[in-house]
Amino acid sequence: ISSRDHQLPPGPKPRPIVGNLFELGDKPHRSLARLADVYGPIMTLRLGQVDTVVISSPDMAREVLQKHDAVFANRSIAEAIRVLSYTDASLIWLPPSHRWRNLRKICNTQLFTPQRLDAHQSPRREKVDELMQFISDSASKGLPVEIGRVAFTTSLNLLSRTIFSVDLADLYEESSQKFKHVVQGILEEAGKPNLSDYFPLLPWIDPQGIRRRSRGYFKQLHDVFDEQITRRIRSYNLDETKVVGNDFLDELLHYRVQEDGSKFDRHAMKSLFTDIFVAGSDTTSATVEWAMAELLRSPAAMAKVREEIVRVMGLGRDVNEDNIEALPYLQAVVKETLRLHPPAPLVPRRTTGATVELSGGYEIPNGTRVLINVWAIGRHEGAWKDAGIFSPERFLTTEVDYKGRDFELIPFGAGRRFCPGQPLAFRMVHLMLASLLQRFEWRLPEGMEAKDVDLEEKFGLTVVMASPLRAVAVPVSHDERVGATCII
Ligand code: HEM
Repeated sequence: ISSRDHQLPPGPKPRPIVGNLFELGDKPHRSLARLADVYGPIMTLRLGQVDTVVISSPDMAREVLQKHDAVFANRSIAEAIRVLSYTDASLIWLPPSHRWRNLRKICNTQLFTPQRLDAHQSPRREKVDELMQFISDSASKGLPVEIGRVAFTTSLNLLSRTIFSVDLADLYEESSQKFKHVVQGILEEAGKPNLSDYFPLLPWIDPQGIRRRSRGYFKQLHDVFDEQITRRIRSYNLDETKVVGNDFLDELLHYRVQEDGSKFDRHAMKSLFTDIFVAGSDTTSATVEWAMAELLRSPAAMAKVREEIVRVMGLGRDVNEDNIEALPYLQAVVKETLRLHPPAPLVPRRTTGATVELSGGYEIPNGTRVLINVWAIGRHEGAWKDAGIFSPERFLTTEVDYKGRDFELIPFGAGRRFCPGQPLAFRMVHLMLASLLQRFEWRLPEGMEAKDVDLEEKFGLTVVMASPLRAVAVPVSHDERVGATCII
């Protein structure tokens, strides 16, 4: 049955051939939010040749991600990443299947448990110390810091330390860092609007060359992973029970997925590592950059969050991941940042299994592309008072959290495809942010005022700041650090 025979939700009238493609503009999450004001919280757009259902309110999100979670649990796959059989083994892109469930199980039981994450706290703290050193060096030379750039490099290293116990990026030597360039390349290609995604006959032609370039980056990324895996297996020196790094790589090499005892194969491992770096690096660093931008625009919130960190931790003792729980205002700052600036504003899904009937009598056929507009939901006027205003205080008096249960705040998604990396992201974002705020006072470059911080967005696989945030760090003096006390 064609989708035309179903009672799809309403939407703007499509034009011949292109449909509603031009209505997306260069910031589709914003354009779609405006269209939702006209057509409602569930609407249909025809993007090129493909019907796409867009969800834009907390109530509708609950209906599709909770009530009909199983039906909405597939994803539509961007053509840019259909290379080197990556999507056949990827946790992010596999349809809900035995293989996908196995991958999630591995992540939830072997990688992202509190015990496993605790085990890698100190290598992560070392990487944050390096970041602090880099910022001190910039400060002593009077240079402003590009927050997003240094947070991205640090996020890559936080991840590579957790997975391989090695550094794959360098704060000081940008140009020699192949790994960073490759991850950035993938994020960039996958973030470009791709005609192949909207005209199902075009993928073969790859009109913009996106898949060709993307394949090159994937190949280089897989080479890096191959090298890490080979080196580790060699270091076991025939003793396969040996533990070398006590890291994710050891866990995976020792993990037996199949009931027949066969191991997690190399291709699956490379796909999972790709998932982790693609989904976990830019999202994390963008959150830190947006948080710093909002704080620099809001001196009262900046003063309050620094006061909390200094009061609780003192200045002489480093913040660790264990301390985050004792910093409620910092947590509120991060929640408010993710509400206003979710790094992945449009979560891609696809229906699977059967036609589903939703309230309002709409019928969504099997295989329909779906976008959850997480950005519009975070600013929904019915759910949030003064929705456009940055006010961390709102989270001091509510239990609303981003764990996928409160549908007005779903920057990590919800339902069975909820972000499995959320516990690690929580640690990385808070650790970086708390350390930046504890060690330095932050000012805007000469001649700039709070109101000049430009919150313009650049849309891609993740939404980042269009004008990268630059800020001047003023180290907190040694005397102040020694004089301060801590309460925990
Ligand atoms: C602030 C940081 C992050 C944000 C905002 C974020 C957001 C998201 C979102 C919105 C989804 C889609 C969820 C859905 O469909 O309901 C997702 C999926 C995913 N994320 Fe994250 N993420 C972050 C960090 C991470 C990290 C650090 C990792 C890994 C180390 C990670 C790994 C994944 C994976 C593997 C998936 C796919 C899960 C699946 O499809 O079953 N993410 N994330």
